[in-house]
Amino acid sequence: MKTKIFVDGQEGTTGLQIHERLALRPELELIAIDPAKRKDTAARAACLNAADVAFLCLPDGAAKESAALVTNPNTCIIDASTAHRIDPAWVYGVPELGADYRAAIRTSKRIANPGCHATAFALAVRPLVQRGLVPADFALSCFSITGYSGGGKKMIADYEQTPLPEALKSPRPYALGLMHKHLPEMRVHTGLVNAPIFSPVVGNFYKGLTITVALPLRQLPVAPSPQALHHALTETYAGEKFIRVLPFGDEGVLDGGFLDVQACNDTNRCDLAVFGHADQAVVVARLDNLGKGASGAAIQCMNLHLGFDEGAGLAV
Ligand SMILES: NC(=O)C1=CN([C@@H]2O[C@H](COP(=O)(O)OP(=O)(O)OC[C@H]3O[C@@H](n4cnc5c(N)ncnc54)[C@H](OP(=O)(O)O)[C@@H]3O)[C@@H](O)[C@H]2O)C=CC1
Ligand SMILES: CC(=O)N[C@@H](CCC(=O)OP(=O)(O)O)C(=O)O
Repeated sequence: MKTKIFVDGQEGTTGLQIHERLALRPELELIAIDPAKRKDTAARAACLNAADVAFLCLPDGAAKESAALVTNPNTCIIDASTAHRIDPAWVYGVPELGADYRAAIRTSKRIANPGCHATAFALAVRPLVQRGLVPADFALSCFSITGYSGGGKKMIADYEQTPLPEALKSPRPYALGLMHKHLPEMRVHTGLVNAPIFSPVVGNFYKGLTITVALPLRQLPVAPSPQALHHALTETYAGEKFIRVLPFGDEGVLDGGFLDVQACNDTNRCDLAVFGHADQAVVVARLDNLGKGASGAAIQCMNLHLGFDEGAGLAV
């Protein structure tokens, strides 16, 4: 019998991508909902409870509502929204954060898919905190550059209107109230005591994301060298198919001094890079916000949970 999958919110940006990717997998059967009933509670409940894995690709409120509709103990929910990412009853869907994360994704029926900025931040910072290179109570700051698809259907429509308003042609800093919705997960899943100061910037390109974390090395108790940070990341992620630690420094990493924000697009890969000198370093993480930052991560978790090859259907 084929494994049954339901995507709640399959007409949204993330849902559509998950649906398209899974439709190519003959071992899976996608449960279809009558398009006219896609927001009907009873119709959704029936589909959710018939599924082995149900993806929630909905706004937070609707995701909570859908999760509450699931009564079948065999249904595994993979929620792409922000609703459950620091809920201890849910597993955070980044297997590379540690053996405990990967093991829990295999067994838990409740998996919270991480945010795109938060995935990149946690992959860059957690190993440094765990190894004592960055103290857990250190005040970190970082900025992110992201494509506009991260803002879902509404932001995509804003950026794809003609004529494009002048203000949208240049990068736009946002979340300047310093209360971005990813801050709680950025704290919890790195082991930091306090969330970082986080400034995201959205640009006039569809997808791709880098987050840059500043590290004033002499202010860190062990004053690590940039090479020591690079070594820690390389050791941590050895053998991880979807994490690539780039060579130290700019050789072969930068193009004429510039870093390509879109170089992980259409993959499920996260690249990590370290730059700097004796006093200062930056750690940069790069991913496709719709790939490892959204639908790719969700499919990776589904693969793990169902016992398929973890990378099935995902580009490196
Ligand atoms: N875009 C991204 O990069 C990422 C997004 N996410 C998360 O995934 C979730 C979905 O985001 P995204 O795909 O970008 O959002 P979109 O706005 O593109 O899509 C959301 C979809 O949910 C549907 N919807 C809204 N309310 C309900 C409801 N009550 N019942 C059923 N369907 C409903 C919408 O319907 P309609 O078409 O009628 O509007 C729409 O199709 C969000 O929680 C987001 O935080 C996660 C990782 C990355
Ligand atoms: C450009 C843009 O607006 N991006 C979104 C993040 C999108 C994402 O991947 O995260 P979620 O899963 O939490 O939605 C933001 O910064 O709020």
